[in-house]
Amino acid sequence: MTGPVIRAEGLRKSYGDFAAVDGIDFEVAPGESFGLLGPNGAGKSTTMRMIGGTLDRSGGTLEVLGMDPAEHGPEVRAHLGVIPQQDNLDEELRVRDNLVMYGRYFGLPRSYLLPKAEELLAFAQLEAKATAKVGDLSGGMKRRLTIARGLVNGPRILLLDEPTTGLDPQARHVLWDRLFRLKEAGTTLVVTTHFMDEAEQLCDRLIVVDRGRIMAEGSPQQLIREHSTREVVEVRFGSDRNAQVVAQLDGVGERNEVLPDRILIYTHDGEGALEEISRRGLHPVTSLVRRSSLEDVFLRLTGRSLID
Ligand SMILES: Nc1ncnc2c1ncn2[C@@H]1O[C@H](COP(=O)(O)OP(=O)(O)OP(=O)(O)O)[C@@H](O)[C@H]1O
Repeated sequence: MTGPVIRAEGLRKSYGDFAAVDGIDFEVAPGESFGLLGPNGAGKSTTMRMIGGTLDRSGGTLEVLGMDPAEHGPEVRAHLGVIPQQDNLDEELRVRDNLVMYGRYFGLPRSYLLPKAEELLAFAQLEAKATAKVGDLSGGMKRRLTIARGLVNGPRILLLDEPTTGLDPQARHVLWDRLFRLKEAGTTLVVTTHFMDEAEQLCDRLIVVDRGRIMAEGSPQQLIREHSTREVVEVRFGSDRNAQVVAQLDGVGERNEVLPDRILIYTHDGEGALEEISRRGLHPVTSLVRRSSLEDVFLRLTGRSLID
């Protein structure tokens, strides 16, 4: 297949008068790692469920591998791996049996499933836990098992809804590494996330969504280049002083944003901006220079932060 594996045009989902997904257009190419980045309630899970054929759309067109998931749910799902936001592993079963039993739901034969389960245990780095109870696994291990289970049917597209929410930093890195390997092996990944670092790590291209609409589209680097400066200086003057001091920072960078706890100064030269602040006789309690991120892009586009 050379065309897109997913194509949405004017895709919409309404609940009464409320549009959870409000007419969005996007395409996902084969082998691409595509992201939907947006805050809670942006409409990401709703979009994923329409792709997976478990939620009917209210309008627009949607094609997954050339088929309409609303009409060809089982055929579409045979080629998808779906990783929901919450792990829904079978706690009664051991680790390996979770893989084998899930494969049975797809009608896959034991002769395929037994070696496949071993391959997936190795992929998920869970060989040593093959006979452990699911309840005895750490959060990161459960998440890796859920992903391994979603791969049991050898899907062409893996849908991952908030894959690392609730995991500690080390467990997130292990998981990103596993997903990177899948991508290298040619699996198309569609990832929803409200973590800008996850979007930057995993996605070749992404749409920034807010309130059911697409605010911007591009690679993480393109989006940062188009909507932010190279560096950001974060200064704190104490929460009650930030709003007063900001007027004195006019012209230090290209623009400033005042957040409840700090001021962000957007500039191409962070160290130079810090020197200018000091020349103006201002002494922040803390200051740091960092590079711009997708969080800055989101703030620029919506005036709000990705994390509530
Ligand atoms: N069955 C429903 N009835 C009414 N409103 C709904 C329903 N399901 C979702 N919504 C609303 O649709 C909006 C989008 O929800 P969705 O779960 O897609 O957001 P999200 O971007 O995935 O965020 P999260 O990460 O919190 O799930 C939210 O405002 C949500 O409250």
